[in-house]
Amino acid sequence: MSTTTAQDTSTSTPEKKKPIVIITIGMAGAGKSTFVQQINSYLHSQNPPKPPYVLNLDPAVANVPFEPNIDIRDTVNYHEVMKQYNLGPNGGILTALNLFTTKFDQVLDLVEKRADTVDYVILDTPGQIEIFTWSASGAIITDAVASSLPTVVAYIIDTPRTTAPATFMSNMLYACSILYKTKLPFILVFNKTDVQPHDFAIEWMHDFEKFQDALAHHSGTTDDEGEPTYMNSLMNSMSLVLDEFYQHLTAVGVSSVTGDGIKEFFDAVEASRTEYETEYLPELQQAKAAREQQLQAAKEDSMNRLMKDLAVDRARNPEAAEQDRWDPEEEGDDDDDDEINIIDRSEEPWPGQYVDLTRARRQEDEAFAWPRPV
Ligand SMILES: Nc1nc2c(ncn2[C@@H]2O[C@H](COP(=O)(O)OP(=O)(O)OP(=O)(O)O)[C@@H](O)[C@H]2O)c(=O)[nH]1
Repeated sequence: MSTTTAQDTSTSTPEKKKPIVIITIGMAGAGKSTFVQQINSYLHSQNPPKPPYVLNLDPAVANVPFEPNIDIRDTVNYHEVMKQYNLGPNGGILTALNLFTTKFDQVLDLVEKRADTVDYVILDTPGQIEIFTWSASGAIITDAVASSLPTVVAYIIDTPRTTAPATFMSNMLYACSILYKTKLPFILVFNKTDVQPHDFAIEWMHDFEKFQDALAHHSGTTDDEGEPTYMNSLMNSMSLVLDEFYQHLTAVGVSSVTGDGIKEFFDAVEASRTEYETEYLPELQQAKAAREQQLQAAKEDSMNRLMKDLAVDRARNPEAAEQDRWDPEEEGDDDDDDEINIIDRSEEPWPGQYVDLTRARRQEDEAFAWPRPV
């Protein structure tokens, strides 16, 4: 018989779960920023409110419809980067992200300090998807967060623009490549369902024949003689490959404008936590242990060779070896590790002050600091 009383359960405080990191990616214009704003406001409207910790990683965005806690634009001036390195817009964004990545350990420290008070950490990524998904910086940032906190990738899809079978297929192949690159729990977020419901996409994902049917009836899939075109045959075979891929992911439909489906999105995020813990984490730990073993072996090998060289040097020149002593007085004070230049805006004054998002970029006015919500 259980002896647990109501009082017992009320006094025992369950251990706080680690916050879950949501990395939002998507093609330009898919609605990432609007989606981040919507999930941000959904979390604020919960009872009790669950304000997330938001990071903006897009250095080129003029205005964001939410207030990030950490903003890449506070650290790197994208226009200056373009000027100084003589780069175009995409090179500028990539270089700005690379520069920011060199300070990402500080970002992680700030995020980890908040781990006890927040349930969600949200990352909004640059508009040009490949800058994040196919760059070294994107991989470093993703690996860094995923190795310290449960992480899920939310792939935002512009549903009205993906109703053609060929576009749908391309989008799914892109999602597939990101899934296999990051190996993280993955949620397909069919956005803008207020304009175009996403039922067709779910049907195509679950019923291979329905997709082939749509393919056969879509214009451009047969040639003048009514024979399937090369593209059509290719897509048919691809859809067979994708069948396996669909089983590894969750799909939800949302409208970032009306807020429809946002609750279902968070249900999917919660389910991803288990997937992260049971699938991703053990693999990560195995890879980490193997890397550490390799590193240790390499270190030992270098050390052995160094000691051998030193012994030879000392034997050849015993006088110089005698004078070769470390003098702490000579040490320069060039350690700049303490320099903190990542700004956590959560600490700022003027809580609740109205923010005019239409005003000039803050880089033009260095003294301007954004007010924070309560
Ligand atoms: N109808 C409708 N429009 C949406 C929705 N989500 C975003 N939009 C619109 O889609 C356009 C692009 O949205 P953004 O949030 O700027 O998209 P983004 O992916 O951040 O774009 P980038 O700035 O290129 O990264 C805007 O005009 C939004 O108002 C939605 O759920 N429904």
